[in-house]
Amino acid sequence: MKYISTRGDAPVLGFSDALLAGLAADGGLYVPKEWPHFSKKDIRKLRGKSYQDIAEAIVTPFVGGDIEKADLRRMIDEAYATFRHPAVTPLVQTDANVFIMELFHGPTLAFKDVAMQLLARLLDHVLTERGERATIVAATSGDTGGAAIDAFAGRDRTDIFVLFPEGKVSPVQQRQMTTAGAANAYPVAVKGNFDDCQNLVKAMFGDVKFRDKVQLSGVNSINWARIMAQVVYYFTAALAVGSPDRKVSFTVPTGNFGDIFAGYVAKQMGLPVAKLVIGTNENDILARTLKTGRYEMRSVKATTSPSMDIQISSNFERLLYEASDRNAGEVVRYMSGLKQSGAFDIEESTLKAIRKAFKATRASEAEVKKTIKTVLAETGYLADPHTAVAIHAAKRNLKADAPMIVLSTAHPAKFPAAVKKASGIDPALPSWLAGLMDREERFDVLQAELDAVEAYIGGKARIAGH
Ligand SMILES: Cc1ncc(COP(=O)(O)O)c(C=O)c1O
Ligand SMILES: N[C@@H](CCOP(=O)(O)O)C(=O)O
Repeated sequence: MKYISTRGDAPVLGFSDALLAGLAADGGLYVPKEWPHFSKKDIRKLRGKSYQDIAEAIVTPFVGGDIEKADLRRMIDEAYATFRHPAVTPLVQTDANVFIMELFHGPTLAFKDVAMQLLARLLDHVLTERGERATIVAATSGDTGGAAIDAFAGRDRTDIFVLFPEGKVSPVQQRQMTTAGAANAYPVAVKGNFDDCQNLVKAMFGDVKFRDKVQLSGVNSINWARIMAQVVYYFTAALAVGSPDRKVSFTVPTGNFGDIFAGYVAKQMGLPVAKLVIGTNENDILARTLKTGRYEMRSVKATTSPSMDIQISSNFERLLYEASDRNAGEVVRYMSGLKQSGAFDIEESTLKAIRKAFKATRASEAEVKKTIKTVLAETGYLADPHTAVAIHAAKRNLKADAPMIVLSTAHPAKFPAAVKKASGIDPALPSWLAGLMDREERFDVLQAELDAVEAYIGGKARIAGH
């Protein structure tokens, strides 16, 4: 499998090189040159198989011949052995046609673990085979950071630097990053918001001298392997409710658009998907874009679903590329509009293609709070605020002809204050995280300035070859 950039001006790479590159050299995002296709017959063959078997079947065509079959299977098995549920991403039925897919049974209680546990092993494997090292940077609004530090902690070939917005992540999220105690992990509080952190990461990739000097790699969802690993659970969930013989819809709490884009990839691969519903919090740039055709940034609001307090939704670029029939020139126009004026207007045909596959619904803070309370009262299910955004959106987009699968992206104990306020319940952390809030924190604080961040990373990264 070969990978091409959404901006059309970067080298075409194989899987391992795209994995190490993270962001493409032209600032675009890598996507596979073509989508592997699964016929209904192929999908039926996956029925009754384990999560790991399905992961192997879905991931193999994307990896191509780059990694030996036995090595890939070993890494899949090891990655999902870290999950505390035998089904890895179990479904809970809450209504006749509504299912919640719990993606939070991994080590850090968020859906990021699903991809990150595999990605860390893949990266380590490729670096070891090549005898190389990498410096990993990640921007986080709370969950990617903890998942990345857990997955890369103690790995000899990588140092990991995580930029999080100071004071804008939940206390549990912060401590998952700052108390890990791994010598190769550097959490950094940035004086700014998540978009500032993400812009810094992209700017470091754009600084060729720095990128090459530290052998930069990224593990945000700009990295194709993150999306690839997330495609798997769309297949497992759909199969569990009757796919491919009935269509299934999904509602996804959305920020950086990586998770829901993985659903779109599953559809492109042949999974019969009726609708993909984008759930947004009050940072509703995607809901406004689908309605008006204009992607327009506003200032970020702090909400009870802080991981989705995002304006620049990175993976929307991958969707624009697909929906424009892979027109890199159109994508470049959009992205320079965004850089210059914070906005762009989507071409009519591209918008039509987006609206065909997606719906979008916004949840206000009051609606999120009410959803947590009423879902608990009606079904006994305790949702975290991100999941509540999606449940609110799902309810408004239910159709009798397709079951709705709502993605639950975080455990309620990651956001205890908001959950308690809405439900009266103080959700407890699982036993393996007991004591988290009492552990000593270690992190540095930096201004949101490229020079300062590059100097910090350059001074700490172990960049000499092995
Ligand atoms: C708990 C949670 N839910 C939803 C999201 C949004 O996912 P995505 O950025 O892939 O759209 C995030 C962060 O990305 C998150 O941490
Ligand atoms: N919500 C995310 C933001 C980063 O998203 P990513 O999927 O691109 O890594 C977070 O929790 O950090």
